[in-house]
Amino acid sequence: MTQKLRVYEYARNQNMSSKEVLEILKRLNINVRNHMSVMDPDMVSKVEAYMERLKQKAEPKAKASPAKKENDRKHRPSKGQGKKDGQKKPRQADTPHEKVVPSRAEMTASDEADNVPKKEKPKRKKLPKHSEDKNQRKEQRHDPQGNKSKKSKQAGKTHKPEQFVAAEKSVEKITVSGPMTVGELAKSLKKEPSEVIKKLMMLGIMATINQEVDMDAITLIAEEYGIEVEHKVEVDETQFELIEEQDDPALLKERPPVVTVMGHVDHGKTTLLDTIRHTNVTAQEAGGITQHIGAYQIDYEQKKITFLDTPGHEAFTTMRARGAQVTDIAIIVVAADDGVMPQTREAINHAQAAKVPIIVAINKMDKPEANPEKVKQELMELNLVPEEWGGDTIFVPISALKGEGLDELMEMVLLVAEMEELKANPDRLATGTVIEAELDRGKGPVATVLVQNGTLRVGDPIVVGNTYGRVRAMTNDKGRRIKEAGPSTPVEITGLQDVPQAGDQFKVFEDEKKARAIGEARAEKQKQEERAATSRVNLDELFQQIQEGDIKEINVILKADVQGSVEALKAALEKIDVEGVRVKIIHSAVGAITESDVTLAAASNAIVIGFNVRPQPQAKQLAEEEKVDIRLHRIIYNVTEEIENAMKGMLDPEYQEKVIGTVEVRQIFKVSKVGTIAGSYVKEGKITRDSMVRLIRDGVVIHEGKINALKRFKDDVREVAQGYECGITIENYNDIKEGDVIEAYVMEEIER
Ligand SMILES: Nc1nc2c(ncn2[C@@H]2O[C@H](COP(=O)(O)OP(=O)(O)OP(=O)(O)O)[C@@H](O)[C@H]2O)c(=O)[nH]1
Repeated sequence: MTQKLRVYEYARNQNMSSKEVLEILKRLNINVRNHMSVMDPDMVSKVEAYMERLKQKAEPKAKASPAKKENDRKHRPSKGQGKKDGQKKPRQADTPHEKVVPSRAEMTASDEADNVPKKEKPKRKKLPKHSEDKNQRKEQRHDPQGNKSKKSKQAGKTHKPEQFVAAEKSVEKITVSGPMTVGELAKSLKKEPSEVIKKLMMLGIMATINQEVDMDAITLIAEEYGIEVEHKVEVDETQFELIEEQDDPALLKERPPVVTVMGHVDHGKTTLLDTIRHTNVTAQEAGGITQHIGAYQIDYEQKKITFLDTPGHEAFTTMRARGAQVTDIAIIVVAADDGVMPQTREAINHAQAAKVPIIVAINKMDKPEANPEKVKQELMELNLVPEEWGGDTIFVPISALKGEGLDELMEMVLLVAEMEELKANPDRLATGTVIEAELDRGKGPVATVLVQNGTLRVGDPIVVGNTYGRVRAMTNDKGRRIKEAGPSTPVEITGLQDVPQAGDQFKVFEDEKKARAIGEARAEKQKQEERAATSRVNLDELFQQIQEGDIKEINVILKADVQGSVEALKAALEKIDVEGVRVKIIHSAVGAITESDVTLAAASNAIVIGFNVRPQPQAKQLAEEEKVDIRLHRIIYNVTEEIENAMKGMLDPEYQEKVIGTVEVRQIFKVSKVGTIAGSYVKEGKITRDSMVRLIRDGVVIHEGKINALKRFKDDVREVAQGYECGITIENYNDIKEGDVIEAYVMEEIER
């Protein structure tokens, strides 16, 4: 078998990044799709010729004498010698293994270099200016961000003295955002605390150095000194998730990718995560106790990869519903002997809705019945097309059980990470997200957090979700106490006042007082918000939201009893277009409406449509909590009509169904002439003689109709309440089974 050379492999051989090689190919007008594309020998030689040309262009810039250049050329083909020679040579690219063409900026600089020497020569005598020019160019050539970093360095230099001068001057104005202690006030006024205490006493305020004084007192004291007080309107730091702090690009450093593994039940997620974890434990760590903290980090070829170890696809549902995006890459595990299953689809939809790149791991390749081609075929229908069939999805065949193919999988993860250019600034106060949290009897609230930017340190004052504290201890995934954790590192922390929730975001503040104030303000706000209903997309308000321009697309999650209905509904809904606003089906499947559907809906601001299916009880409850709009129908036309009318602002149903009770069928009696009597128990609400009923089996509506008779013992009754047993017959329907659920509902007029 001939080995195909892919862009990323070539890049790696050349010690370049895939981006660089792609950039060169683009400049050579060679059309390749991406880093997975195969490079034929002709392409390789063109790229090499290009690099050679670049080097030659760059060469006259160096002060090498013609003799020396000749010397260099002779040596170039040999890698080993090239290195040795490098010491004697001027600093410039010499072998293809050095970074010759790191970026467009650099390439432009190098291209321009073509003209430079000719123009430059006559100018040689103007030394000062010339040398500056040259330095700048050099900087540009060797570091793509050279200009910027240089600027920022210079800025840094000039800034410091300025600040210093300001500190020496007496204070003319102070900025105050709230009460402060006498000590803090004295410090900001640049006065002795004793002096401030005396002045306060004269104002009739007895305060010690650590006591807080209010804004009025602060203003009076400042006035005494002739110092102006500026009341700072604080940026609402309580909503820190919404504040996007821009980092200076020069300060950004590469960070490890954060990977989530998803897939259908039993396809091997847990096995894969375990095998990765165990095969990548370094010798010195092997002795340590590996503890479960919901995430772990491995080292692979001198790079780190963080894996979220949360069950199912929580990282995408619960966390996204809380506004957190933690995953950089999703590995979708599909068993080669089973193929694409409902949860595979669901996982893909989750990853796509979150716009996270997907790598497919075809697992259980060791099994004789493994059929990877079938998996690829099935995934193609979901728009995940392997590279060899012209797509750009990475497929890696593996055996999680035997640990086969995992190296390639890790390599692909790093490759995607490289393409995504994941970066963070380690030199700032940390921010990130809670992965898991619980109350530990001994340690108090314990939270596993993922640091996403900055560095988290022991002792840091921190706000986490609606609670706060000071990081008392930090433990890494190997169970070791650590003092600091940089970007993409998962750590367990203690020291919080309360237990936060998975998906909560955290932020470190400069001082504990501020962290406390913000934490408390957030807790209070949450309480208020819980009282007021949150607004998710709601069909009744859809028109208004469209009018206000808030909505361009209506996200819909579609659940139906059979695949045929799913397809028909999808087609019908996608056809709807009301003044440019369209319906987007973000997930569709056969079966009851599950909790996961509701969380996805909450995270994506979607409406759930159930066609001949019902929500599971937990899903129903969650939908109420999360204010997710679930619409249940049994006629396709009604579904499209309802959505269309809502979009046009014409949603005006006169009646609305109201479920009044849920009844469980516990025993079946077949009586000739009467038919099937369902011996039932009212689990929730009540059932009335005149209510309509829906017969549900495994979450699917199998019949809808009227009650024929409702009895307690032998007597006909008008209604039966929760906790009581009864006998029910349904008009013209006998196929009732034990375990069925009867939903009783009435049609209610809607108040306008
Ligand atoms: N032959 C073979 N069996 C595997 C492989 N990977 C996993 N299994 C087996 O498949 C079964 C399910 O694997 P799990 O790792 O528990 O699957 P999962 O996707 O985590 O399942 P849930 O946690 O239930 O969602 C176990 O019996 C594994 O031993 C594999 O590569 N080859």
